[in-house]
Amino acid sequence: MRRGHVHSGGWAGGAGGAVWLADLSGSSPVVGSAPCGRRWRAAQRHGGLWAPVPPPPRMAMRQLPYFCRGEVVKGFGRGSKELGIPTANFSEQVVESFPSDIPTGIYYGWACVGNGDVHKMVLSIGWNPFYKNTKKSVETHIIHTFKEDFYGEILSIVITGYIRPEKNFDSLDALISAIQEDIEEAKRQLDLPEHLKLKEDNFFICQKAK
Ligand SMILES: Cc1cc2nc3c(=O)[nH]c(=O)nc-3n(C[C@H](O)[C@H](O)[C@H](O)COP(=O)(O)O)c2cc1C
Ligand SMILES: Nc1ncnc2c1ncn2[C@@H]1O[C@H](COP(=O)(O)OP(=O)(O)O)[C@@H](O)[C@H]1O
Repeated sequence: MRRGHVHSGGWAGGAGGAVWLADLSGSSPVVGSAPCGRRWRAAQRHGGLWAPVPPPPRMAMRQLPYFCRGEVVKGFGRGSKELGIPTANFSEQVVESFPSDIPTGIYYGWACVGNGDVHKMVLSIGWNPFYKNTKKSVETHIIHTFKEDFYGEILSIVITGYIRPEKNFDSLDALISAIQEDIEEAKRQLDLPEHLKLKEDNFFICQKAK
């Protein structure tokens, strides 16, 4: 897979509208966003029942879809070992570059490693209350089985929807179950045309052309 350089600032056409991409420095992250109105679901499938869910923070929805690109760095190594759900972490610089009006929480969207294929993903933004992290992290679980790790590669993501706030849990099993439900919810949502169209966004095509 190709490593490294990410193009500098400029406008990129996208299914969700024009997107400003800003190269934050040297080989690191390119981030950007395109505001796009979205109606929010009033209910969420939950263990076979339809349960009301709190409305998403309005700020989050105004910022979506949100495009972000940066290097994959090491985290605490818990994703694979403790949860069986690996999560690729962005560097501190990318995390700090996230707009403050994208609230912490659990999101879904599309992801691509290097110039590889685009896959569905779920994303956690925040402090992982279960683990009481002291630093904010942005972690992507790509819904795909990779043959090997991809630390140091460039991960490109577009966040298209919000699932829920971050929570604390009574047990590791409860956290794992919640993440598995998030994955199922993401798979369903991403098949909807409004999210599916972002899989083909120029943001990913540009990355492939490099
Ligand atoms: C879809 C998804 C949902 C998550 N939800 C929570 C959550 O509600 N509470 C929490 O403490 N951590 C949550 N996490 C974060 C995990 O705790 C974190 O990915 C794990 O600690 C691995 O971190 P590491 O990659 O730094 O080792 C979530 C992660 C994902 C991918
Ligand atoms: N489907 C996947 N989604 C995310 N990362 C994956 C996936 N498959 C393999 N990986 C690799 O696993 C790493 C994350 O594993 P994890 O145990 O959470 O470690 P860390 O805490 O260092 O992020 C990623 O950085 C990536 O290199």
